Amino acid sequence: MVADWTLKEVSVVTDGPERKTLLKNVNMRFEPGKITLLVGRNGAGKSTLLETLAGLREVRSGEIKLGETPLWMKKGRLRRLNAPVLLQFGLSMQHSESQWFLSTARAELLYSMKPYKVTAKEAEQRIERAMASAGLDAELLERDPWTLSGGQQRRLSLACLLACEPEWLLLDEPTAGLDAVGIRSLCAVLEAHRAAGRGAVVVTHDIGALLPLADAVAVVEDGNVREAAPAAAAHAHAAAAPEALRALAALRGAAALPPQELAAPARSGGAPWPSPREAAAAAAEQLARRDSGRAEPLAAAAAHTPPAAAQAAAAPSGRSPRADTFDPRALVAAYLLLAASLLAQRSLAALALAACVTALLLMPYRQLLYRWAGVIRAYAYFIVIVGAISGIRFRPFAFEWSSAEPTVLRLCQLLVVMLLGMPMLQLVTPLRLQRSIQQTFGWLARLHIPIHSFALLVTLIFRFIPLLAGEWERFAKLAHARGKAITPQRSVPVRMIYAVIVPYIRSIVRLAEQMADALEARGFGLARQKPTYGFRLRLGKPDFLLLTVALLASAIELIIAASL
Ligand SMILES: Nc1ncnc2c1ncn2[C@@H]1O[C@H](COP(=O)(O)OP(=O)(O)OP(=O)(O)O)[C@@H](O)[C@H]1O
Repeated sequence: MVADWTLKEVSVVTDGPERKTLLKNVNMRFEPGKITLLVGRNGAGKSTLLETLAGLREVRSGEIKLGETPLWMKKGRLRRLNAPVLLQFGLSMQHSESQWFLSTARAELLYSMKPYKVTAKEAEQRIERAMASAGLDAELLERDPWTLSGGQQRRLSLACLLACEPEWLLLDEPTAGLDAVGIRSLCAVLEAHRAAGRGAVVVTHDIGALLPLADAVAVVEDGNVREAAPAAAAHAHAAAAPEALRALAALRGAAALPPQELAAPARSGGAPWPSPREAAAAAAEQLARRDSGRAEPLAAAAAHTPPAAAQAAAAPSGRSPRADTFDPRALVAAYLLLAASLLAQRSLAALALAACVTALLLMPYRQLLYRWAGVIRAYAYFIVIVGAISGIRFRPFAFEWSSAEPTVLRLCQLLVVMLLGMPMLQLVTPLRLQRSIQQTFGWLARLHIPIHSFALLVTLIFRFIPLLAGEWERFAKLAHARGKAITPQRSVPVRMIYAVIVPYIRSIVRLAEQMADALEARGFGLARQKPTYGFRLRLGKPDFLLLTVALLASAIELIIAASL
């Protein structure tokens, strides 16, 4: 029998120093034999809730159970996902069309079924059924999934779920990119799933297509489930309105519509939002009045920024240092000064003192170091291991600190210099870096030195670092979801690294290609074109202050080096 999902007081926060709360004390029950829609504004927390159900986000507090079985288990200090629970659901994440690990659609389907250990014969039958249900031609089985159209890839990702025949389907925006026929096939799949007594939780903005099918609707707002009701009652909730109509409802709320429109025609028991015809008429009227200076409220209301998000955007961040505080040239100069004086230290004691001086300087930016904690820890282990090996003497077998010390000193110097450089990556935007290289060394272009290309290259490398990290995180999630890994999502299990690494590299190459196309379309690389600059960097007070402090710190560190 299919069990129900329950969430009791579930809270989820982000990793890192900010500890942003994404879900707050969510209580919810999803029943089998029902299709539940999760609706709400952009950024409300719908995907987070779905990923939490699937164990892709660790809960800070509360409990998730499928029937009587908890999703998370504790073994000493370790938390692990419960494998039998993982096998009972299939998750399709947002952008499921770019999740491919293997070179043919058939291999992808087999990969998805791997954790279910089905026989080869059974697998073939399941593939046939899943392809038919997803409305895909069997001819596509031997194709590289990346060469399928966007909609076909979406269907293939659905087929991958169906082939596993899970009891629960967790779908994030499943209609995105599907044509009308595709949406009908999806609805048929969902109906058949429900008819078999199984359950589905679907995140969607496509209320028009899925509301008629749904049994229940839960409205997610600000990381909480604000309302969960049978689908019939949801018609009265604005968050269950199609996105465009919600914008119009917001226009009404912001009094951006003429008075006669504000008095909405009585919709006894119906939805409080206007019909598409009304929406079009009101929008046309607003456009016609644009010249009379009343367009601004329309734009503001149509953007329909949630009040909290709007306030957050308007308020100065206060907590995170801004990336435009310093001129990149001042930052680089300060870095070079401090790095040189750290590298001048000749003993571990002197280095420790000099590092303390540098640490004082970095105090205001310490939160920028948290995200590198993993790398720093790994490097610290590396120092210990290499130090231990370099101090070993064999005849007689012993450990000699005097042999290990120079190696440990060099490696520690590199660590401190690295620590110094890490916050810089977040205190400089790629564009400001590019501009600073162009301003400082632009004159070299007259000597036919390709300085603009060099500046662009450096900028691209800077842009690519966060992209690489983000893409790795996405593949780690995919590997967990598809491979049913029981470890917390932050780490990719060793057995999956091989499966993840090749598609990850492929994905990065594709991103690089897209970036190159975008640059070409903007005219980069055209011979003898004079670049146009949007702004000019100038050294300001914060830069002079930074340079003075760096000079002082560097002088102190050099005195330490000379005296110890
Ligand atoms: N790792 C993270 N670090 C910081 N904030 C995060 C993280 N993951 C999600 N968020 C934030 O949590 C909020 C909820 O995100 P989520 O993707 O769940 O929204 P959603 O309701 O699915 O939105 P959409 O309809 O746009 O897909 C957003 O404000 C998002 O920026």
